[in-house]
Amino acid sequence: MVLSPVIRKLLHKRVVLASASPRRREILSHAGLRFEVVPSRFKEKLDKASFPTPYAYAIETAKQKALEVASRMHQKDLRAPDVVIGADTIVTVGGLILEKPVDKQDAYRMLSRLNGKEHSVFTGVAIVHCCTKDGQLDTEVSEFHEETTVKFSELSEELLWEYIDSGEPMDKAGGYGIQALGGMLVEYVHGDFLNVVGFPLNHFCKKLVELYYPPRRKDVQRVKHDSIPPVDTFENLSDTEQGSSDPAQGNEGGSHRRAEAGGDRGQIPAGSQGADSNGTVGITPQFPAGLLELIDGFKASKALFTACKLKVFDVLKDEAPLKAMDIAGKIDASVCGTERLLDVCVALGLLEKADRGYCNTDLADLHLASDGEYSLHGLAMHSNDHAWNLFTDLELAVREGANVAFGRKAEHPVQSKQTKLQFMRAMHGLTNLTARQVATAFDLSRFTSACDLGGCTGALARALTQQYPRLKVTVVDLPEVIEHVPCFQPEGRQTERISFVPGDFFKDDLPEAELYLLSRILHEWPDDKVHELLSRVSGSCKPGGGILVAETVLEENRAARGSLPASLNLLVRTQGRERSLPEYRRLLEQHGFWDVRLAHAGDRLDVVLGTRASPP
Ligand SMILES: Cc1cn([C@H]2C[C@H](O)[C@@H](COP(=O)(O)OP(=O)(O)OP(=O)(O)O)O2)c(=O)[nH]c1=O
Repeated sequence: MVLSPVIRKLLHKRVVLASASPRRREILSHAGLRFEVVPSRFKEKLDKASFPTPYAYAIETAKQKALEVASRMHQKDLRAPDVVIGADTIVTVGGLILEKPVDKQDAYRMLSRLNGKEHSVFTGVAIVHCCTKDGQLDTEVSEFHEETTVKFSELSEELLWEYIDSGEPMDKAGGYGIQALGGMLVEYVHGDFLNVVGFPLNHFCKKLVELYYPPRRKDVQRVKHDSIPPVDTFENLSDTEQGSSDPAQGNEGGSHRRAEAGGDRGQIPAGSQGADSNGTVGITPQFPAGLLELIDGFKASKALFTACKLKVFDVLKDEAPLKAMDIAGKIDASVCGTERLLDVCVALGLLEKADRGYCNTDLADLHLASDGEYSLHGLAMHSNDHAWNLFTDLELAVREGANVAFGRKAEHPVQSKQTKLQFMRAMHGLTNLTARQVATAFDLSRFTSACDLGGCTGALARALTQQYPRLKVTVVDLPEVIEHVPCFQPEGRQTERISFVPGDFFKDDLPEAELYLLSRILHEWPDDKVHELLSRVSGSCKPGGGILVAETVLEENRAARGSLPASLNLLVRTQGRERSLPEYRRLLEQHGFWDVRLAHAGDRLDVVLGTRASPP
């Protein structure tokens, strides 16, 4: 849904977020903005002393981040995006600028400075409009900053270290994340909360209004620029697509006139009024663009799946730019059909089109070509060939309240032979993208052996052994899964500290280990099976050992949108469900795991760690 027409203005542009911050991505995508993410390679090393204020430093860093991405994309594609957004968040206390801690000691120094005191969080934002003139990149930069005051409670050393050991501080300015565990350290916040999290959305919208709808003289009194205009003012703005600079589309009298009959184009969309045979004037509601986007959403997914299936992104990864005719030849498809599909992919931000032909965007190169560590091609193919069919049963599954497809079409996602490898590819790509975050969500260095139950291709095991040099990991999965594991071993990187054991974790003895891992396993099963599995793990785990569960943990107010499709997926596919932290805590405690803690491991994944208590 796009509430703000000013955000909608950007929907037709190619927008790039020059940031690796998952928080910024989340804030902007929840606001309905469509954009690509191209993290900036700009080294944040400007000389702080040369700036008159801390926010001038943050703004300049944001600007350099965005400009680096604009010029890199321009060099690569000979065409820059329309808009590049850069941001930089810093914390200031007692005249010092704090950025992200480099290690735990650094995090401790930062948090000790903030302890019991008020500090400021500044985010500098740069909005860079790009165009290409005679092959040269031309940019126009708009910038602003936002300040929020945050006060920390008095915190004990023990609490500070517990927080540091959670791993949360490491990628955050000032060494804390107010949106997660760090929220517990905070006594009060004055100002924009999202500014602390990394992106001042409210100020951003105001800036866009300023840029896209410069006030007409007549409007100066009407549009208050010290606040985001109320929604119906936005609607008015969106209705005059060419902006308010056209005095012919005058709009006198204020937004309350919207309900009045009359020929004021600034208030009511053109063509929205008409007299019926009785001469009564009706008003057509505003065009529901967001809703139509939802209705059409399946077409976009299917276009992506089809382009993946036809290996369009592989072809263009090998050779680009290519004309539609050449691509059609390589994928053995009709020219007219290929051209339409390619143009849709351009509109979806997956491809770029220039005079010399089509190219992949960075996003497609990285995630939609079938090779590469972070490829989601397998997931797209699994969604196309398997999930797509299951979702046709959604209505029935909702009516019955359970996975009607479960008994009818498949016993388990990896059971059908032709989908087995595809499912493994899907899980492999997805796990590669999140494994490091899962491995570092908690400090696991105290463990020397781990057992990953249902560990599939060993992607998580690899991230764990890379992170913890003393750790050995045994991956247990069904024999028909383990049989295909060699297809997924990255060349030359197989580590001797990982072993694969074929077995069924519901039936066979579990290998001995200090830490048991269950990544995206428990949500597949109903409570009785979860109890059965946890009781087996609990029986094998020695006191002081651990259990680490990686799942999307349901939480109020958090990324609900991201987890919704997943919860329906479970409804149509398995008998399982997503669970909340209290539910996981209860389940683990019932099986003798205490000190159950939660950490976030990215946009859609959380990690729950419990410690095995001594039997009474
Ligand atoms: C204070 C605070 C910061 N942060 C985050 C926001 C930013 O992501 C990060 C500050 O570092 P930044 O350098 O601003 O951003 P980044 O390195 O994460 O991403 P990029 O440079 O690619 O844009 O700290 C929180 O998530 N919560 C908080 O409470």
